[in-house]
Amino acid sequence: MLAKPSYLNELKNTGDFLTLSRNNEWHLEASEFALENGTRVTVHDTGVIEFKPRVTTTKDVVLSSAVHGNETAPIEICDSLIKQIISGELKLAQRVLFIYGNPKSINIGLRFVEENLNRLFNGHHTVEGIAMNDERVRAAKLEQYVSDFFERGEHGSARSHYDLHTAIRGSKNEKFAVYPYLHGKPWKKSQLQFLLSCGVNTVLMMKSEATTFSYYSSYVHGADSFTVELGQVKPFGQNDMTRFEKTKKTLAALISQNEVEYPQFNASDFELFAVHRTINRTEDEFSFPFSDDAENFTGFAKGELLATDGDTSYYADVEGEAIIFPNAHVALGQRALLTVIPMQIDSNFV
Ligand SMILES: O=C(O)CCC(=O)N[C@@H](CCC(=O)O)C(=O)O
Ligand SMILES: [Zn+2]
Repeated sequence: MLAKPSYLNELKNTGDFLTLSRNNEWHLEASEFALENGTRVTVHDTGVIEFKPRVTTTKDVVLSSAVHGNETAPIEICDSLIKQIISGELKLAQRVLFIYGNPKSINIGLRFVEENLNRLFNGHHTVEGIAMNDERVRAAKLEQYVSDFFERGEHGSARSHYDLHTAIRGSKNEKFAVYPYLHGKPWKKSQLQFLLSCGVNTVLMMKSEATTFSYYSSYVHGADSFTVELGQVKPFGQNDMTRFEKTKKTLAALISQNEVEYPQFNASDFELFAVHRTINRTEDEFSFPFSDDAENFTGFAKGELLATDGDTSYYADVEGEAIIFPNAHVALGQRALLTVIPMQIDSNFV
């Protein structure tokens, strides 16, 4: 029989998978054990832990955080849920895979180490002529862990993936989700109800493919996937965790109940936006005319300057075109800004 890894006893006693992951930045020996309530716990790697209750399940849920290491509130939420599960306080009814995307970037308190992990999914980690680095290797492994997790699920299980983030800037709508491009498939009201229960009433509908983790699990695995922005980036210890209570409770209910009842769907509870366009940085000289504290969802009048990329100036071409994730410091070729415009619930919702 193979020797059990030395970390197991401490993990069973403390439930502190976060510290274990942070202490093993890129790799952790796999292992397995069972909780007293019968739930199987499988450590696949650093930052990747799976829980499978003894009962027959109907949902396979992926909860990821730390795809960007400085976005600490989602990490604290997942840390607390994992500890509750390992201590037996939260008894699972569904399979769940927790992922801390980039443990090394948590340790250095930065968005990424060499390269933005959330630009490397859906195969973009491995490109001929581009050297691999730790984040590229990690993105490839994370895709594989998610694939294996969904494949091992019960036939017909509902797949979901909530990739939890916080935004660099403040936001007029504090919490919002990005619904990845569905290639014409309808958006789901039941998912909006789940998000609302998390305290997220604002959803942005993407209209093109992406390299993000949520797009990957949506496109490749047909999961109900979202990037969920829960507030503004803060260092550990500075998050007001009361602002995440609804999210924590809703996630706990999702994985510990057979079926969760959400309040009836009401379109007026939501603010929906269609992504209008993506502006990439292509030149060293890239700037915004607005200040660093301009918030996400700030609207611009038609004709106002939005960004300058070298010799190219971008002007709002719709009244009220609003800015999301402006970041002039992204690598060349990457998204520096999204703009959105309000949209209504229409026939493309089921
Ligand atoms: O606030 C910012 O500028 C970025 C916050 C963040 O990390 N957002 C995600 C969104 C991913 C998506 O478009 O689904 C990202 O930029 O990776
Ligand atoms: Zn992020």
